[in-house]
Amino acid sequence: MCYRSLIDTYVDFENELEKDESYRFQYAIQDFGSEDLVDVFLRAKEEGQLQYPIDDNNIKAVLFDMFTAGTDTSTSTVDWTLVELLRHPRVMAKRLHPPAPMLPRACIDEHVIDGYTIPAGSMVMVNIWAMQRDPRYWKDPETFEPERFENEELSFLGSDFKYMPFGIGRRICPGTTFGLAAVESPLSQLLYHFDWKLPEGVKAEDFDMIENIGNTASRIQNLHVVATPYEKL
Ligand code: HEM
Repeated sequence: MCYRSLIDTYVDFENELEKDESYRFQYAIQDFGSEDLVDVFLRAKEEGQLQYPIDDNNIKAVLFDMFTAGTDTSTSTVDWTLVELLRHPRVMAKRLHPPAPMLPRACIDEHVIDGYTIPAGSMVMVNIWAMQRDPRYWKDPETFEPERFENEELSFLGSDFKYMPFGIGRRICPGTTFGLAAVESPLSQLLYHFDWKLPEGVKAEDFDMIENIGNTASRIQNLHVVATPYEKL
């Protein structure tokens, strides 16, 4: 999602939230099944039962988080996987490109690591991009080779430090299940129904594999490929 449309969406949402709040309370059916996420937040705010009460700004911040963390992560994973598949037709899927390459953390107490003092209160960036390509823990780390996961018991849910595509600990991605579905479902549909070819004159080795610098490490170049439905082959 481009930044401009994200901001527009956010402003629209902010207007809606202010306009809609009383309406939502008056008319929302109170059983869980009919509530959406905003209803749940508004109810929690109204009931005031949370250990740390929330206000409209908290709600807006979390929803903004959901948009930013929940869109580019999935789309860029689908994009990276398609590109790797085009470069390596033999293989099917692997996360060589974590879409969220850095985990931000605040250091609560002072620590000394490898002779470096990390003062309490410092912001620390955990570079999972580098950890997931570290040759001390991965054989041929730069190679797109999904089979490596077949022979190793490896959790992607934050218990193996060398592989944390969804983060770790209490700030682990709350959208993991949704994110997996949002990647696996479109990817499998795209691969099942279409044969993917490069446009005339383009070679797989010419793909620009440079990543964006930002919260989400998407590919800088847009992907241009020719999709042919299998039933037409
Ligand atoms: C392939 C898909 C996705 C990947 C790889 C991914 C990865 C991540 C990572 C690495 C973090 C940081 C975790 C940490 O600091 O330990 C994160 C945080 C977060 N993700 Fe995801 N994510 C994905 C999809 C989603 C989706 C679909 C949503 C929501 C619908 C979502 C919502 C969030 C939120 C709200 C946070 C912040 C959590 C916090 O700070 O407490 N993510 N995600």
